Amino acid sequence: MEMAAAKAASGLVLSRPVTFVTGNAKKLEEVRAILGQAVPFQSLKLDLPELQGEPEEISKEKARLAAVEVKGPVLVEDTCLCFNALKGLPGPYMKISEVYHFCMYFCVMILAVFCKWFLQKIGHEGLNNLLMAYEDKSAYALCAFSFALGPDAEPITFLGKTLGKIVAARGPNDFGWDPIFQPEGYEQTYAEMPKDEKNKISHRSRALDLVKSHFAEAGYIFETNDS
Ligand SMILES: O=P(O)(O)OP(=O)(O)OP(=O)(O)OC[C@H]1O[C@@H](n2cnc3c(O)ncnc32)[C@H](O)[C@@H]1O
Ligand SMILES: [Mg+2]
Repeated sequence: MEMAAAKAASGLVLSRPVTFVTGNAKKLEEVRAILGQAVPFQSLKLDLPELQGEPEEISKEKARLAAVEVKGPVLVEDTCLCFNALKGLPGPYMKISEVYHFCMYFCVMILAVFCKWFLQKIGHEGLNNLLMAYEDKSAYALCAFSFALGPDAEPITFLGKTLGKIVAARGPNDFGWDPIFQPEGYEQTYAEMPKDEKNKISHRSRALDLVKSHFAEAGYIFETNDS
């Protein structure tokens, strides 16, 4: 069998490396550290519009838009910080306290969708204040990676979740809400942890473990100029 045919028989041949599209340099840093050589990728700084919906849907839609821009295989990611205290929707007959609860729930749904904007506007203290009325400070970080082979392919999504709680800000303030998120079983916030420690247990690394498994199973072959 010819070399090219042999390669094609063992896995899907991609004419170029995956493009990881993000406008966030810190995210890119972590993705590089976690993926290593497991998935050959290049990065492209592009601020993609994020449509309203569940993180999985936002991420899928970002992948569709990115694949059209890049005209090739793309990987994108959407992350959100979710507060458990504000999860349950009130039933149809709301009491006064439930009206408050509903308003808070509404605020946090907006927060999840416009997290970047919200964080810029109200800061870490503001995010803490949102939970002031609740005893339950538990939260989780949810990460949704989506991979699309190209503009005509349906993206595949990989989710990663890390449980924790919201605390007063501690640690360096160089990546989003890291200073106010303390993962379960740890005394440090994400921001206080050494980077490689965060990268072992983070929402991002859990989602990327699934991405790595997918690439290992699919056996994609990346064509290079010399192949
Ligand atoms: O271009 P993209 O990849 O979308 O980059 P972004 O900065 O818009 O990222 P998201 O929409 O996924 O994230 C929304 C917010 O959450 C923040 N964020 C994402 N991952 C984080 C992490 O691991 N730790 C702390 N903050 C994070 C990020 O800085 C934004 O303020
Ligand atoms: Mg974004």
